[in-house]
This record gives sequence, C-alpha cells and structure tokens, in this order.
Amino acid sequence: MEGRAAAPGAGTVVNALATGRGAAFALDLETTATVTLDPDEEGVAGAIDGAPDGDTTLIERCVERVIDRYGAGEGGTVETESEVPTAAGLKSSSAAANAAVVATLSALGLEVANDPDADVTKTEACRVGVRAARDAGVTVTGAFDDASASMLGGVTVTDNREDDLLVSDDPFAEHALVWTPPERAYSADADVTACERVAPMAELATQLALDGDYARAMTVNGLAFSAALGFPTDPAVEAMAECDGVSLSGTGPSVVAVGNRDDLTAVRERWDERDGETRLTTTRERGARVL
Ligand SMILES: Nc1ncnc2c1ncn2[C@@H]1O[C@H](COP(=O)(O)OP(=O)(O)OP(=O)(O)O)[C@@H](O)[C@H]1O
Ligand SMILES: O=C(O)C1=C[C@@H](O)[C@@H](O)[C@H](O)C1
Repeated sequence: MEGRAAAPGAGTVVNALATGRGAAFALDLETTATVTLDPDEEGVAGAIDGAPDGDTTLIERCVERVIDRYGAGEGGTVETESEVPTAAGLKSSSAAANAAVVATLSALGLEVANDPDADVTKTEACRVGVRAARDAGVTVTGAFDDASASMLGGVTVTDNREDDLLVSDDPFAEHALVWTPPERAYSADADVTACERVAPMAELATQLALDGDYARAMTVNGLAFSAALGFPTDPAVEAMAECDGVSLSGTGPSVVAVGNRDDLTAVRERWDERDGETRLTTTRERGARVL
C-alpha cells in the first residue's frame, strides 16, 4: 500500500499568535510525501530527504493519526522531499503535515477532495494534520490558518481556537516575491506575549481580511509583527510603494510581497542586496493533491 501527495507552503496575511484568528495564502513551493503501509508492520518510521538529522515527529504523528482514525493498525514509512525551507515562515510544517496526511489516506485507498461526498473532506484531512502538529509541539495555535491555505489553496481566514474555517477564497494576487534570510525561527519558540501586545493591529488586519482587503491586511500585519518579534521593517518599507501588500511571513524571518510581476522584479533587485535568498514565484489556487 503506497501513497504519494504534495502540498504547498504559504505566506501570511494575518499572524494568529496575537488573537487566535489568522489568514494565509498558498505559494507555489511544494513538499512531497511518500507513504508505504503494511498491515504486518508496527510503528511508523519517518525520513526527510536531505536532512538525515531532521525532526520526523510531525510526519510520523500525521501517519499514525490517519491510521488510528481511518486505518486498521498498519505500520510503515513516510518520507518527505521539500522545496519549502524549514522554520523560515513559509509554512514548511503545514505543507509536510498535509502531504503526509493526504499520502496516507491515498495509501489506504481513500479519496480526499474538497467535496462533502468524498471519503474524507480536505478540511477534515487538514484538521488531522493540525492535531498532529499540536502533538509534535511545532505550533502555538495549531496553525489551522496556514494548514487550510496549504490544503485548500488560495487564501483562507480561520479561527485557530476552534479550527474553524471562516473564509476560503481564490488567490488575491498572482505573483509573489519571497525574501528568506539565512537565519531560522521556529514557531514554537516565538514570543507570544510580545505578539499579544499588537493585538489591536492584528484585529484591524483580520477585519481587513474578512472584508476581502487581503493585501492591505498583509501590510498592517507585517508592520505590527515585525515590530513585536524584533524583525527589521526596512524590507517592507523598501517594497511598499511598488507592491500591493508586503508582510513578515509567519513568525519570520521570511518577508513576502504580492503585486505586479514587473514591480516585484524591481523590488527583487533591492532585496537581492540582502543576505539570504530571494524567489519570484506565484500564488496557488490548487492546494494539496494526490500524485
Ligand atoms: N519537509 C519536512 N518533513 C518533515 N517535517 C518537517 C518538514 N518541514 C518542516 N517540518 C517540521 O516542522 C518543523 C518546523 O515548523 P515551524 O512551524 O517552526 O516552521 P514553519 O512551518 O516553516 O514556520 P512558520 O509556521 O513560521 O511558517 C520542523 O522542525 C519539523 O518538525
Ligand atoms: O504556530 C502557530 O500557531 C502559528 C505560526 C505562524 O505561522 C503564524 O503565522 C500562524 O498564524 C500561527
């Protein structure tokens, strides 16, 4: 029994660490998971391609949780390959969890679709990965905002306190520019108290997102959370006049801008002078998929 699936990373519209409500949008950077199941095996062994010492707890918990709920006690293996840098604010954990959950469901012969008549709906599959992320301790709120954007594609607004999907919408921009500095920031280590101090600005950004003004929501969010978490605001200031929206993504350190491709190309020349990597990519309408 084998299943393969891919899920995209995402960028932040609103960080949920201040209020529990958040919003995110899918980016065209993917993680792929391959799962093999055997009724005679016990336990699940994980591996991350290119990271022999990487922490595999999250993807193992995803497979175990799917088997507990939909399987018959199978054991097996799960391996990921990823274009999404880990702990960079681009939702590597959500992409890995969704890919592992969908690949396991596929190995069990179950159809996952954004359709109430499917064996498992995408939203329910996403909630399994969020529970696994809480088990693995890689998240503060469960990050249902990031996970739902990765699973469903487009942009989502959620209440992570209830794993409630408030809005699921088409992408609000076609092109995205991503700057990823060399350092890493694990979400589980983020200063939640500092984030809670910018709750009034997070509320404003959430209201803008609920009104469909996702790009301005991003910019308000980015200024507030860069200040709260101690990341520089100058990459956003350098981009603001030319792009539709720009924000610190997740708990950083990446910064993501959306807008017109020519304008983002001009911003890229400035961001290229910084340490780290810049990527000009696109947003994604399609979320997780079976391969
Ligand atoms: N390709 C992968 N395969 C398996 N596990 C992964 C993979 N990528 C990330 N993870 C897990 O997710 C953890 C990183 O989660 P974290 O939330 O800190 O990063 P992120 O999701 O990239 O950041 P953010 O939530 O700010 O966007 C890793 O320590 C690992 O446990
Ligand atoms: O760990 C978490 O709960 C989160 C981490 C970041 O990606 C945030 O952007 C997200 O809203 C919530």
